[in-house]
Amino acid sequence: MTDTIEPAALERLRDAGWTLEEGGKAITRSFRFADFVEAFGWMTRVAIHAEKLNHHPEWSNVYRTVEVRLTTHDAGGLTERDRKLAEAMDQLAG
Ligand SMILES: C[C@H](O)[C@H](O)[C@H]1CNC2=NC(N)=NC(=O)C2=N1
Repeated sequence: MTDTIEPAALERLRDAGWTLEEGGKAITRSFRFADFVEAFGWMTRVAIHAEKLNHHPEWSNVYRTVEVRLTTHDAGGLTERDRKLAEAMDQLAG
């Protein structure tokens, strides 16, 4: 499959705080914000970007924390689409 994530890119994601899960099939990260409104505002901005990418997170929000899991369902593992969404999430979190 052509759009698997390069090892170097995966390393950059791990350096940024993402954790490789399930033998490399997914990456996860916990985002903590000042309060619920900031968390939800970030989720809204990410949702708009995810829709543009047609690539969507698996996530849950409790108060000021958002738990995120990224994987490409169509590929049964990680692809460049996960990298792009993860980088966008990090950038939007500031
Ligand atoms: C039909 C639609 O384009 C596909 O289901 C898209 C939607 N968003 C997606 N999101 C993720 N994370 N993985 C996918 O394989 C995926 N596929």
